Parts: sequence; structure tokens; C-alpha cells
Amino acid sequence: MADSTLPGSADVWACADAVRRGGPLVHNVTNYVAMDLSANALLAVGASPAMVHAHEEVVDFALLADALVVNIGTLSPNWVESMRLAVRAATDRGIPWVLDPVAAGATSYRTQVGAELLAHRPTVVRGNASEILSLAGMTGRGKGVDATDESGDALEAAVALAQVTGGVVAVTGDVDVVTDRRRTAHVAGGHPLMARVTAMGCAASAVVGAYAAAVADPLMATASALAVFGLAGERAATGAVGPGTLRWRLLDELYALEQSTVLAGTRIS
Ligand SMILES: Nc1ncnc2c1ncn2[C@@H]1O[C@H](COP(=O)(O)OP(=O)(O)O)[C@@H](O)[C@H]1O
Ligand SMILES: Cc1ncsc1CCOP(=O)(O)O
Ligand SMILES: [Mg+2]
Repeated sequence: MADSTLPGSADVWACADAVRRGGPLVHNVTNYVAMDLSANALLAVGASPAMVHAHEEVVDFALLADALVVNIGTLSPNWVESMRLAVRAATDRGIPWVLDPVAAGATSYRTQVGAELLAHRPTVVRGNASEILSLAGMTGRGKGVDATDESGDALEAAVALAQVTGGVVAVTGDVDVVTDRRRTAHVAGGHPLMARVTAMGCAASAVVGAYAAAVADPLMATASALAVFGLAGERAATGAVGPGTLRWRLLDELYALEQSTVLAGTRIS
């Protein structure tokens, strides 16, 4: 249902422009698989990435950053402690932080770590439908890091999680659903081939971090970041011969995205 407080295409462009002009420094405690694509996606949208997780420096780095992204993709106790330290520092400073609960529900360890981090009230949670359902204690049927549920079926779970965090929860998939309980945006776009490239969701979470640093309203920031990411993804898929070319074309499209393309291509309802 249309909601006049949801971002329109001009808002999405204003957010993209704010990221390009501001060039936020985004601190990532992320997984080994996602580091490269996330860092390149952040650079392509105009942000500065840093992947920093050693206990000895993670707090100092969080003090420099404009946003933090925490991703549990390749977690271990050592990494979880890095996440705790980084989240505490980011929270103390009041910078936005994003939680990507990769494969929550696949093992009890992941679900438990996801729940612990959730209790620290991330500004934004971004996951696929199976992860969001699992984190909310509902029956997500993920296949490892991949979703087997539809984003539209996780709206109730997203609202329940947003109730816990007081922030924004985004469920990506064929349509991205973004809610802060009061407002719910359905962001159309993207391409099914995007799910065939590993770390695509992680990179989307990283880009959400950049937008949350540059834009005060987390729902506006998240919906805009996902609109831009989806638009770049669908343009990248046009002419891609498979996942490999899509991956690199996505970076080119994120980098080259123009105002006219965003104004014509954004579909948020
Ligand atoms: N079937 C699809 N149609 C369009 N876009 C998709 C589809 N599946 C995933 N995407 C897009 O791919 C990106 C990653 O989302 P997703 O695959 O849900 O994350 P994850 O990799 O964490 O499972 C998002 O921008 C999302 O909109
Ligand atoms: C394959 C894999 N294994 C652990 S983390 C990871 C990457 C997951 O990336 P995404 O959630 O974006 O698909
Ligand atoms: Mg994921």
C-alpha cells in the first residue's frame, strides 16, 4: 500500500548523492567470503570500506568510522568477541550499525549469536527471508546461507524483530521488504541471477551501512540503499552471461548510476 512517508525516487537519488558527497567510512566485521565484494561495492557507491576485526584494534577503528556492519557469515568465538567489542564502541558513539545474520537458523550457534547481537539493538537488520524468520523464532527453512522462503512471508517476523530493536529490519529477495513497524516499504528491482552470486546479500548490507551513515532516517537510508542496489543489479543482469559477469557489472553499475536512471527506475510502494 502506498505511503506518502516512504521514499520516492527523488529521495533515493538524494540519498545516493549524499553517500557520494559524504564518502562515509564503513567499518566491517564481516566474513571471509564477503570481504572483497563488500569492499568493492562500498567503493563503487562512493564510500570507504575497511575490514577490521582484531581485538587489539577493533574498538579504535569503530571510533573512526561513520557506520559499522557486523556479519556473522564465518563466525567463531574469536570473531564473536570482535563483534561484541565493535558493537559496544559503535553504540557508545551513537553511530549506526547494521547486523547481517547470515544463515541464522542453520545451527543453534548462529541463531544464538544472532539473538545476542540483536539484543544490542542494531540500527538495521538485513537478511534473507529464512534468516529473518529464524531470528524471530519462526520456522525459517534456510538452506545454509541461502533462503528457501519468500521475502513477503517474513513481514510479520520483520515487524517482530523491529519491535525488539526499535530500528529497521529489511528482508531481501525478489521484492525487498523494509520496515520500522510504523512504515513498510516494498522495494522492487533486482534480478534472480543476483542470488547466484555469493556474498550479494552481504554486499547489500554493507551498502546499507554506507547509506545509514549518510542519511539520518534509517528507513529512508535502507530502502534507498536497497533500491539502488537492486537497480544496479537488474541493469547488470542485462547483458550478463552468468553470475561471473553479473558480479563485475554490478560494481560498474553502482559506480555509474545516474540521477535519470534512479528517477526512472525506482519502484518503492
Ligand atoms: N529473485 C530475485 N529477484 C530480484 N532480486 C533478487 C532476487 N533474489 C535476490 N535478489 C536481490 O539480491 C540481493 C541479495 O539478496 P538475497 O539473495 O536475499 O540475500 P542473501 O545473499 O543474503 O541471501 C538483494 O539486492 C535482492 O534484492
Ligand atoms: C557462502 C558463505 N558461507 C559463509 S558466509 C557465506 C557468504 C554468504 O553471502 P550471502 O549471504 O550474501 O549469500
Ligand atoms: Mg546473506
